[in-house]
Amino acid sequence: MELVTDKMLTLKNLTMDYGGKRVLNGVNLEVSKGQIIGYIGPNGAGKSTTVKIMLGLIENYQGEVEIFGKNIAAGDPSYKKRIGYVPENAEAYDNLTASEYLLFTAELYGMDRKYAEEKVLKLMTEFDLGHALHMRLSSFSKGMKQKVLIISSLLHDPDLLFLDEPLSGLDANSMMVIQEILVQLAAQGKTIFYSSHIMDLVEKISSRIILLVKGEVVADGSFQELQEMSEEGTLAEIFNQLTGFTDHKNRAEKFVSIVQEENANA
Ligand SMILES: Nc1ncnc2c1ncn2[C@@H]1O[C@H](COP(=O)(O)OP(=O)(O)OP(=O)(O)O)[C@@H](O)[C@H]1O
Repeated sequence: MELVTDKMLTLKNLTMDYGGKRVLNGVNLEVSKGQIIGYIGPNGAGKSTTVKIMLGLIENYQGEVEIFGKNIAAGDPSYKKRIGYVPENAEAYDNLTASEYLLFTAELYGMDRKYAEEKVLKLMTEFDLGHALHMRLSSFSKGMKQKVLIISSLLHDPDLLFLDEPLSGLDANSMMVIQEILVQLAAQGKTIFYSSHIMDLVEKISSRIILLVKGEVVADGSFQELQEMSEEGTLAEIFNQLTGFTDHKNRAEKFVSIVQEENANA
């Protein structure tokens, strides 16, 4: 029996160590249907690790992960059919054509082959990639590849979407289309977990922003709520402030001075 719940995602005291180093330190989180979560944090904060755990790609964590109201450690992988994922990169599939890659994904999600073929063609055409259906991904530009990854994450109309830097490499027009797609999907009750370093996009699109620093949640709220917690205006400025980063000028000066150092041994 399907559990009827508005809770799409719950993390309880999620903790993860890599070779004795703690990378997630007791993350607690509850995400409801229809939310767009902006999951942000400095490089190495643990964002991708969190997402990989939720996708079932990493198992040796501590704490609990519930997706669609069920603990994923219970061994029932059926939740994976209701989730979509745009990975940071998918170079492993470069030798496949777009069509082969997308139909392979469709098969993993248990989609009917004929229905999937038609849907792939329609979605590729909508992204102006109809002509590239049978080209190898290795010959695609970065933005073209990114569009294929976005299509692959949405082919099976998932209820929960994990996006890792989904707009990287996309031109301004394509970015607007994809942002609008995400907003429309959320309005229809889909839940989106959006991890990115592009702060103005996160600010614009997220209904809730979670800031992770050194494996711990240090801020969790709407953009307006985050603004109230800090003195600064834009999300990028709030990010700098909440991560205690105030010396970008000094760091840049030092870097430039090293670049320009004369060779004392010459
Ligand atoms: N397979 C691994 N083996 C060992 N350490 C790892 C592994 N994967 C990640 N880590 C470590 O875990 C920490 C968190 O990494 P993670 O990729 O989750 O960060 P992130 O917040 O996604 O960073 P970024 O913004 O740079 O993508 C880092 O210190 C990283 O070195």
